[in-house]
Amino acid sequence: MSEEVRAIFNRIAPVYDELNDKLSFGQHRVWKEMAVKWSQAKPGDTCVDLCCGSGDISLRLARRIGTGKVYGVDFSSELLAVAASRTKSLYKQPPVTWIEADVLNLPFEDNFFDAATMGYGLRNVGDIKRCLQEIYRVLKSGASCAILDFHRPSNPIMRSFQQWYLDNLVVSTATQMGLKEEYAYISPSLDRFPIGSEQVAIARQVGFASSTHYPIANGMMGVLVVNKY
Ligand SMILES: C/C(=C\Cc1cc(O)c2ccccc2c1O)CCC[C@H](C)CCC[C@H](C)CCCC(C)C
Ligand SMILES: C[S@@+](CC[C@H](N)C(=O)[O-])C[C@H]1O[C@@H](n2cnc3c(N)ncnc32)[C@H](O)[C@@H]1O
Repeated sequence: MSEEVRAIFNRIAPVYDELNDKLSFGQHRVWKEMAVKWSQAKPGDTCVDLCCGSGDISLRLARRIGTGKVYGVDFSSELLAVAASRTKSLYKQPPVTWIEADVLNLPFEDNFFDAATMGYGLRNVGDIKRCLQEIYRVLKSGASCAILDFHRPSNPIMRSFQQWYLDNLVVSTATQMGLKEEYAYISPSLDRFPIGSEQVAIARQVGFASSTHYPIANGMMGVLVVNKY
């Protein structure tokens, strides 16, 4: 499964940012900024953006922590290449260190990060509990991680709208770019993904004493905020 996911994101890398902007009318930037704020990252911190993709959230973290340190981790070499090329053209000194790795086996010591973020990654990693265990391991005591992702809304009208939107806007637009299969993956990934309360329960099992899920976008997505006491 994870190799299929890696291949999907390697294939969509050239148009990933463009399609996110087009398919969310630019709203994905707002949702990502919310995750950065809820991570409680502050100036001087050492942070990690997990499943960083093209680096949107990583760069937002870097702006927030100033002289601190940000690592962007992803296993898609193609999306990491997009992230690196963006920063090369914008900054003299790269504000983020890009690392190609599996978030289920992070190349960091225990208790290493002051804050962490994860945007639209948890649903794709293949082993949610293992991923949350790794996040718990690498966070310092008192640190938080904000995990932004879609899920199926509990409201039946919103759920129908979400499916209509995916079928008639997202997949149809992607089809015109030869990426029907890649974007058709989103719907079944939502069906498999736990809703907010279930995400909170898994986080508690892993050991996060504090775990809260904040629904956003009319319940079509949310931010799970976990804190390691
Ligand atoms: C940044 C966004 C999505 C990231 C994303 C996540 C995935 O799991 C993918 C899997 C396969 C291919 C692509 C992705 C992917 O891009 C959010 C914006 C883009 C979304 C595809 C748009 C979907 C929006 C909601 C279903 C409905 C929001 C409606 C609102 C009125 C904008
Ligand atoms: C939808 S993209 C999100 C990218 C970015 N966070 C954003 O908000 O735009 C999901 C990312 O998760 C990465 N990913 C999925 N499973 C992974 C894993 N096990 N280890 C590392 N990266 C993974 C994919 O390669 C992809 O870049």
